[in-house]
Amino acid sequence: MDTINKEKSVVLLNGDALPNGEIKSPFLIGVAGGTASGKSTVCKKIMEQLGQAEMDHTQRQVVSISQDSFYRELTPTEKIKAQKGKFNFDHPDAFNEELMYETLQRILKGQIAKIPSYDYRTNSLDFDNELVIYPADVVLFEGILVFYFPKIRDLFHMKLFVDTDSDTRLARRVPRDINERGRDLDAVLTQYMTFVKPAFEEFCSPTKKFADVIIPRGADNTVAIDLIVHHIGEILAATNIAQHNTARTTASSMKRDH
Ligand SMILES: Nc1ncnc2c1ncn2[C@@H]1O[C@H](COP(=O)(O)OP(=O)(O)O)[C@@H](O)[C@H]1O
Ligand SMILES: O=c1ccn([C@@H]2O[C@H](COP(=O)(O)O)[C@@H](O)[C@H]2O)c(=O)[nH]1
Repeated sequence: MDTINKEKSVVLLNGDALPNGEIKSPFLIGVAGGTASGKSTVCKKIMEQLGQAEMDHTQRQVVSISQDSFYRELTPTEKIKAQKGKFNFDHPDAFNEELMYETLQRILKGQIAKIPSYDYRTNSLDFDNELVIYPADVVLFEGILVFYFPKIRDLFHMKLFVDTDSDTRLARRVPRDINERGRDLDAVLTQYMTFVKPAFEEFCSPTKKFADVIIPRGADNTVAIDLIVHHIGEILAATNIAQHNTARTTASSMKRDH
């Protein structure tokens, strides 16, 4: 069986459990909110404040994943529509719900998960740039519709909703899509008015009621982010104590058996 030595734990690739039979199951946090509300920026700030951002990704205790990695593959006809801003990427049907669920289940079982990155310029998954998600103590899963699917929503231990005013979101989305996602102004505005805004109102905004914590103003809300970081810090401290105790018990029973 393949094993990977991490500083704090041994991860079994083909099994679910640590040598002592324990499963390393992370605390799963869902981060929803409208497009350009600041979901990724909030996750980045949380990671930075917990000293995780600069760490090698194999050693991180906290990892962040985007729902965009679970867009479904488009048919050739849908691809042509997408290039013209005429495909609805904000509808739940645009996502591969099953794969999202299976991947989160895998992560919750403490197994390594491989997920593609998403290429917004080609509107497709990029399997050449796969992200390897190593078992962690806390996993942040962010996206516009992470609370939409009941089966997925039920997996979260904590649910955050980033609530940023829609004018601010549009003002941020336009330059981002032009500069980082290779779009032109006309296509961005057409897609926004045709799909993004109506889908936000129909599918994303109603999921705010499922949130445990609503973060008004997104990443500008340093007080809310500090409180969340403090809470995650307590979870990590408790996990470290539990892992330390398990390691001591395992070591002493191995010594005794020897
Ligand atoms: N508080 C903020 N102030 C200014 N710009 C911001 C802020 N939060 C996010 N942005 C910018 O807005 C854009 C969208 O933010 P991002 O975090 O990617 O949102 P989301 O993940 O919700 O789509 C990015 O270009 C980001 O740099
Ligand atoms: O090929 C694509 C895929 C997605 N989009 C848009 O992206 C946002 C979701 O990402 P955020 O980072 O939360 O903004 C969604 O509103 C889709 O419309 C896209 O334009 N093209």
